[in-house]
Amino acid sequence: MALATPTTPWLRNAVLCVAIGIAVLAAGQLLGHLTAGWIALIASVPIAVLIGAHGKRKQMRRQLADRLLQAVAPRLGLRSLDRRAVKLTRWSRGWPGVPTQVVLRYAPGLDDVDPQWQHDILTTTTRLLLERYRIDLVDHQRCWLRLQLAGPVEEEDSAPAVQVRAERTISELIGPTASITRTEFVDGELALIEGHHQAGAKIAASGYRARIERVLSTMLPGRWRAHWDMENDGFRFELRPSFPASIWLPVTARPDAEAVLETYDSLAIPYGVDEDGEVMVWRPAVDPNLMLVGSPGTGKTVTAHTILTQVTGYGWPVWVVDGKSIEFLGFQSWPNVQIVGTSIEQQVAIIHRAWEVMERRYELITSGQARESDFEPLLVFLDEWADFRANLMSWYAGIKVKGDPAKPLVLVEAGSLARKGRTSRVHLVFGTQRPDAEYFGGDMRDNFRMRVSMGRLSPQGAMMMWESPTTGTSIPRGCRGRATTINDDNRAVEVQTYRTPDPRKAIPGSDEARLLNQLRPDCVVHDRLLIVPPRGELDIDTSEIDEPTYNDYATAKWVRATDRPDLDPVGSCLGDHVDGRTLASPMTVFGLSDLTEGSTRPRPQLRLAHAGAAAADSATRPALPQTEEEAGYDPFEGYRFPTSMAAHFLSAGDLVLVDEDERTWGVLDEDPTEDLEDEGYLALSWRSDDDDRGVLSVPTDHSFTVRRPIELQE
Ligand SMILES: Nc1ncnc2c1ncn2[C@@H]1O[C@H](COP(=O)(O)OP(=O)(O)OP(=O)(O)O)[C@@H](O)[C@H]1O
Repeated sequence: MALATPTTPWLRNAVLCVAIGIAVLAAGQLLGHLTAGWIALIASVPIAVLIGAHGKRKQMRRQLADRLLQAVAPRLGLRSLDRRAVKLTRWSRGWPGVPTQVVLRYAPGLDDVDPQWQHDILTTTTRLLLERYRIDLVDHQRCWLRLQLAGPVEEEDSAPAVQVRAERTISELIGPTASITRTEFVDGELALIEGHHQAGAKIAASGYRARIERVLSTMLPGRWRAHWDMENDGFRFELRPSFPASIWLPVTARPDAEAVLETYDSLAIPYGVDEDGEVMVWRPAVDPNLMLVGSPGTGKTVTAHTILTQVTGYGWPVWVVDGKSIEFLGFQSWPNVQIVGTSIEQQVAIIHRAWEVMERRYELITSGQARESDFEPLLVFLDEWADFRANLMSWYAGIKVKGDPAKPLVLVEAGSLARKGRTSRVHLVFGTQRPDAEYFGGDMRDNFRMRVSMGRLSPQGAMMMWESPTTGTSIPRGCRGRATTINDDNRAVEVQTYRTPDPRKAIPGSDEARLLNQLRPDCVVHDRLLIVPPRGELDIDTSEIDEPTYNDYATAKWVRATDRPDLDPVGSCLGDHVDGRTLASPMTVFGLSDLTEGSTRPRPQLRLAHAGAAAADSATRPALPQTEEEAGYDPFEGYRFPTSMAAHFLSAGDLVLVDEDERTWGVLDEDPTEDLEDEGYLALSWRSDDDDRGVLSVPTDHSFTVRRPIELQE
């Protein structure tokens, strides 16, 4: 639709006016009235200026009305552009002035009470006339509406760039019917966008809704989430709340440890909170096994301790296979922890005995002597499985005798526990450093439906854990205890896991020690147990000692700790007189120190001069910025060497140098998306190790320094 250009006679009229003045002057000269002629000419000039200005202003006002007509015509339902449909009246003074009243005629049949329609008309008028209007009157019968000037669009009212970007993105994604009704800023940051739409059919597809959420998160700074009001065609996008750096395990009312069978079915063990503070729980009766995956230092052991301290309070016996041998030492004397296996021999025995318990319980069911509800639950921690497995294989190679299977039986037994544990109420908490095809292949995946991946995952690991190459791949590594897990809606969510102190490390009298005292169950229902190491037997034929076999270790005898204090590791810690530092020094380890067993020789003092120099040195040395080692992790671990790469080759999970000057690296939390605001540009949403985040909009061929994640099976 186009409008015919109106004639603009103001210039012609002005020239005509001066021409008349000149003609009057000429006539006055001929007729001898020269003075009158001059007066007429002089008077004609300001009159010409007035005529010209008036005409020019009228032309400008008409052009403005035409532009408004063209902009609102589709919303007014006009088939052709008709100047009578838009009337700008009651102009304020000025050049060309402001119409204080706008009258618009619309086609009959339009839904003129639709707030969206009215909002669109107002928005378009405000955009064109650069003033704010309000609807003064809608004449439904004669199909016209009147807008009144509501005041100028003040500078602070104009939407900040991020809001404009958000509006464009939303209208691009949802369609032209999307209209924003409310925005909210927190500390200068856009935090909430609310509105409605008429694209119900499009939005009904959950995949499309997920895409909108993803693209919005890429286009706007911060991580966004969407809430859809499907009934009323409404939407709310909000910035995801941030997590606290650390949350100590809350102390709750002490459960009744004697009522272990009664509480079994409803038991829910809290282990962290999501971004809304919603508590995440593990329900062993529903999901019998829990899998904890995370590289070193991500908080896997602390989460295992969180589980342990709580289940023991409910009277569950706990057995621990501690693949690293030192992670659960502090819990050796914790009430209801029956055994902590720190050597490979003990660990093999624990898994075998747990398997025996399970098998025995199956027999009791089949013989009709017991029902599932009679079984006291048993929780077995298989921590640092990869370490355990490696130790096991090398130990087994040395101990295996003729007739033993190629692989240690304990591996099969552990798999069997994962599969069949539920019925016999033998549960597993399985901890390992990275997801592995071994635990996720076949039906194993179903045996570990309850999973927590601690810290950042590689895209390949994310695929294994969460069947999505992006879930959990941008967890900031500076945030210990941050994890991904499944919530009650079966959705993978980011959580901050609870922090539980390690009794071995808690300093007496500290807050951590006090918290442990509050968490410590006051009812010991299960005695501590010890494994009696098998002894070699004398072979009468050869007169040689036959070393114990794999089977001897797996079936070694168990006794109560009180019956064999000589074997009990609890209480047999360092003597008072020899400090740990001396015992741990390489000189002692290599047998080069004077320290003999039971010696009271103190640790040698540093020579004074040396000590003084060291003190002076540390006093004058400026504090170094925190190095990567001090930060507790290598920021590039798990990533390849840096390469240069164009933006359009990047993908989610890549570690990108997002700020060359500040040397800021950020991991892409989504694949680059076409920037809906700038054609030919890509939007890159990144998140750093300190949980800083941002969006970069760059040409598709913009080059970045990139480290790609190392694939798992290399
Ligand atoms: N939930 C948490 N909140 C805050 N800090 C935590 C949390 N969990 C762990 N940390 C911190 O991270 C450190 C390492 O945690 P943890 O020992 O559990 O890691 P890990 O994954 O088991 O590593 P490793 O395999 O090396 O033992 C802890 O000493 C603690 O300082």
